[in-house]
Amino acid sequence: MTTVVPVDLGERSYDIHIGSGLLDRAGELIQPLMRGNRALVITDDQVAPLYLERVEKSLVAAGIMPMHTVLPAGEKTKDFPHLEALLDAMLAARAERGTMVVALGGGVIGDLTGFAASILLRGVDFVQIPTTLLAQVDSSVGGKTGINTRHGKNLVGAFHQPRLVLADISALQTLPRRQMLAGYAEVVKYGIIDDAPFFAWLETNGAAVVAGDPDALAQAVAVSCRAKARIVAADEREGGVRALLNLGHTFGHALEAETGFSDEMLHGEAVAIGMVMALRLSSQIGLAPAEDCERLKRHLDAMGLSSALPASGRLWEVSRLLDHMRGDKKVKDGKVTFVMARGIGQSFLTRDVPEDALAAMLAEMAAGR
Ligand SMILES: NC(=O)c1ccc[n+]([C@@H]2O[C@H](COP(=O)([O-])OP(=O)(O)OC[C@H]3O[C@@H](n4cnc5c(N)ncnc54)[C@H](O)[C@@H]3O)[C@@H](O)[C@H]2O)c1
Ligand SMILES: O=C(O)C(=O)C[C@@H](O)[C@H](O)[C@H](O)COP(=O)(O)O
Ligand SMILES: [Zn+2]
Repeated sequence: MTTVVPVDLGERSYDIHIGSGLLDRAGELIQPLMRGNRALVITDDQVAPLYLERVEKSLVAAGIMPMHTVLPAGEKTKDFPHLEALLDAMLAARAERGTMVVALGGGVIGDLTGFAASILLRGVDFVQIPTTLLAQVDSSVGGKTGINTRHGKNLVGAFHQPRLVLADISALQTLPRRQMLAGYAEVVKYGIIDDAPFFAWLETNGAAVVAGDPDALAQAVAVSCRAKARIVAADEREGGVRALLNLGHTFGHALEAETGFSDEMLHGEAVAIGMVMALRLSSQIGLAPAEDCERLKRHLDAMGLSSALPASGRLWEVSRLLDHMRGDKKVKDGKVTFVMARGIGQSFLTRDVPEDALAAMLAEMAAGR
């Protein structure tokens, strides 16, 4: 069974299809959106051997001529040199304004490819075929595209909505458990933002989701996509409420920057710890019950996602973390906007966070307390 979740954005509206076997139906589903007869499939060197041939075969069967570019897997690919290499490959392939760009892979391929599509020939259409849990529940939806720079995470990019999202949950069968768990952090995020019953559902069903149970997975992806579609439709360019989707990210992005955007800490792993930091700080400044932070930590730990900063091999410096946070895109008039919470399912935005409480919380986490 396929679930279709609409993203309601006026003339930029599109559908998210969620189900099994969608990779083989890519051509049939993309065909009605084509402005020409060619597609450029962009993927990475771990996804290509698994799924590229199937997707290209289905495009050909629908009368679409595919070409492809394969990039190295991993967060380090989301940078200026790879953006340039990708645009160069697209131009060498004689991309036209009617060429459909197809991002086949995780959030790295989706973010980089979407950004390239937004500036290629001043903007061409693209489709997201997310193959990680993280990309299926979050990055393929909403049109945030971009790359990391030496100044920080996602600091160069564009809002460029896909024309279609195809989330084939059977593709997750080959995803390593560590990546599944990293994506699961963004699933938990939707519960903490404004859906306490979903968080409770995850406490019971999270293990089945991460184990790849098709019913649990389809349910978790659909609930997550509906939540993201609702928030994005209300505030496409993050003038307000969309910043709630950044829960845990001001902290998480600082951790990713500090670990050099490397495998040492994956995006979702950083977000998991960042969400604990947000709830811990919320509780320490008297906004939320301490029990809600403990409940989040218990769930993350039970799932096998770390809720604490890794202790071995690295000294976490509070001043450096604060410095990264000052480069966040939600800074206004020099003050960071925080996503805090009054409890699980009750997040809100504020710039009113005492600096001493923030530094104290970071110092405690850095010391492993
Ligand atoms: N645009 C947004 O709204 C948004 C939202 C959340 C995260 N992000 C970004 O997404 C990125 C993280 O994405 P990610 O977690 O998908 O990482 P990723 O793209 O690096 O993929 C993780 C790893 O899994 C491999 N892989 C992908 N699909 C596979 C499959 N089906 N089977 C086996 N291996 C597979 C990839 O090759 C890669 O090695 C970060 O850069 C983050 O900032 C963006
Ligand atoms: O879609 C959004 O909005 C999000 O914030 C989703 C996040 O999970 C994602 O990591 C996003 O890329 C972070 O956005 P940024 O603007 O802080 O770079
Ligand atoms: Zn994220």
